[in-house]
Amino acid sequence: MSTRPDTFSVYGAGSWGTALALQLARNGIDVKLWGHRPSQLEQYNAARENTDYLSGIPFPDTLHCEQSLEALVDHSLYQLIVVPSHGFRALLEQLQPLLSSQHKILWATKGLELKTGKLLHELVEDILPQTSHYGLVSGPTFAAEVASGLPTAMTVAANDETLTQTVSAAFQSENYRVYTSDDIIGVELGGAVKNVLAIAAGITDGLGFGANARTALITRGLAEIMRLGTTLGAKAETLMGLAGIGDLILTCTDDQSRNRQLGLALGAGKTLEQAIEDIGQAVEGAKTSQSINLLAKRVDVEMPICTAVQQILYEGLPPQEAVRALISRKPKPEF
Ligand SMILES: NC(=O)c1ccc[n+]([C@@H]2O[C@H](COP(=O)([O-])OP(=O)(O)OC[C@H]3O[C@@H](n4cnc5c(N)ncnc54)[C@H](O)[C@@H]3O)[C@@H](O)[C@H]2O)c1
Ligand SMILES: O=P(O)(O)OC[C@H](O)CO
Repeated sequence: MSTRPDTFSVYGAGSWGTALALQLARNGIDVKLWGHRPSQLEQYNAARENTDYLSGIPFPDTLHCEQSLEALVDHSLYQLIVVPSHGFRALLEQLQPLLSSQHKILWATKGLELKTGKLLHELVEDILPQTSHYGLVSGPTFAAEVASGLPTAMTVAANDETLTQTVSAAFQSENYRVYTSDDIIGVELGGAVKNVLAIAAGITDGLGFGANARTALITRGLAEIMRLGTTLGAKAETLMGLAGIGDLILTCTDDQSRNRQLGLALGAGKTLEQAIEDIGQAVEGAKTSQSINLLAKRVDVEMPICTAVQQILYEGLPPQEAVRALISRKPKPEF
């Protein structure tokens, strides 16, 4: 069994960055948490809790917010990025001159780069050439449940077995089980595509289409994840695991999911802008519906549900028509 690291630096003081920081700090790790709004960090340090995203859950003595990037880089060799995907590149670019070849880069962000459809490990490789050890954590993990200490399992995948084991040991606790993997692409794609499918599931439920439609959508959504994943070199078993079907079921079926909430609001007739404003938190699937279709086109993979979500969100396709169009596609073998 690997030893736990003594320190960790976490970037992104929203709900997930804070929940992961809490989990690490409860394991006795000395954690510094960075956010892009200094006034919020001061407030969280003073209140000893994240009053915006996880109010009522106290910070252990080993967790402190810190606004200097230099301080976070100096604090630990373990650098965990949990900002929304739209801020991922910019943060890496800020960190690039500060990081050494000894730092390990980890992320828990789910998504792709919007303009290019690049996977996040491709951004890490492009922007941080000095970094040779990297990986990510993902799985069916709502922040509020993790922060409350409810039983949870997730996957860590890295390009280096020692790093995978060390990160696993950092998070593992009596309530938190961590599985390891070497399939970075599979873990990344599972977490990114399920957000788009959760929007679709919310839409059909918002329209009142019932359990049959929701289940068909989850199952055919999984077929889309498998087609894209295996084309890009992911392992099928990863996509059938926690970071694939596990996270897909969680977000398509539970109303804690912000992506599902967006779909429900759209199905009930709200506009995209209205719905996103009401949710007030990261809704990654909205942008990922664009980047995933870009990527799917590039590698010639058919993803009709993800395409329909993009058309509903950005091209004015009425949700009812999208569902009708999906159902009336030419019959074909299931596999
Ligand atoms: N919340 C969850 O349960 C959960 C679980 C697993 C993965 N994730 C993933 O974690 C990532 C972060 O989501 P979250 O749930 O913490 O979102 P959130 O909305 O709770 O918080 C986002 C935080 O990022 C900050 N932010 C916004 N733009 C930024 C930028 N350009 N640079 C730096 N910071 C910025 C916001 O101020 C806020 O503090 C997403 O990719 C999400 O899919 C979330
Ligand atoms: O609230 P969502 O839809 O962003 O989902 C949160 C996590 O990704 C669930 O694993």
